[in-house]
Amino acid sequence: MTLPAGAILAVKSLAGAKSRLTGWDDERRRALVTAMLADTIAAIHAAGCTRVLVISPDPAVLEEAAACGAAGVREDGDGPGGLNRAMADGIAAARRRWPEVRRVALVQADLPAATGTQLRAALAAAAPYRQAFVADRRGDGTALLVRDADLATPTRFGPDSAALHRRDGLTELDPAHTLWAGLRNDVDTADDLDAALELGVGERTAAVVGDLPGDHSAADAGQSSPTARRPARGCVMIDR
Ligand SMILES: Nc1nc2c(ncn2[C@@H]2O[C@H](COP(=O)(O)OP(=O)(O)OP(=O)(O)O)[C@@H](O)[C@H]2O)c(=O)[nH]1
Ligand SMILES: C=C(OP(=O)(O)O)C(=O)O
Repeated sequence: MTLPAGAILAVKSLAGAKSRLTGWDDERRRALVTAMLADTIAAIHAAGCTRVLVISPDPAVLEEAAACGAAGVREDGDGPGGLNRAMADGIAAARRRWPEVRRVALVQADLPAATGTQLRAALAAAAPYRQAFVADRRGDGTALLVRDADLATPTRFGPDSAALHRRDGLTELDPAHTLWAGLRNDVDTADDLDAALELGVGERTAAVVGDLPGDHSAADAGQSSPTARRPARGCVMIDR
């Protein structure tokens, strides 16, 4: 039996977000952050998880979350404790909002290539464990952490979080890293974005990257699925 789960995502102020993404002007960088959030939420929904909560100090992020059907929690600011404090506060807020929740999935908000199928499989693989995680594509970060909602121990998101989560005794899912390439592909740098585009990204991210709002090339190309559109730069939008 799958226990009722909630998904939590944390996003810092857009002004300071994705500072390693060089070569992007401020407006497009902000648009990319919210687009990746939207695509990640779409993948979570496609995995069958309907209780999704975003914690952020930024009203524009919370507006995006609401438009995607997620709950929003306003953080006071990018204060001390950063992401791990935000995740702890997000878990507490999710438990207040959805008291039936027994499991929480802490999902990075920059996974535009993740699919519902991958997330569903990872959540199922995590089910036997109190705490389990999926490392990112480089193996040093954490893309997804699943745990019992009532656990009080802090998370270790941040630099080298995968090593810290391993050291704390969390179970690493698919340690050989053969599965779930899209789920593992968090986007911090231009290289990460290129890797995600190779795999295929959600339509919001594809639109920002390709500047293709309202593109109808699928119909022109005779393709059957709107998610198979091929926008500029050759990136392929994934079929969720
Ligand atoms: N709500 C909240 N989210 C945070 C905080 N710190 C980091 N995050 C989010 O956690 C994820 C990873 O954080 P970072 O790698 O520090 O930031 P980033 O914006 O992804 O990239 P850089 O600016 O290049 O470090 C991103 O989704 C951030 O927006 C925080 O203090 N509060
Ligand atoms: C916060 C993390 O990732 P990144 O800094 O790569 O976004 C992490 O992997 O724990």
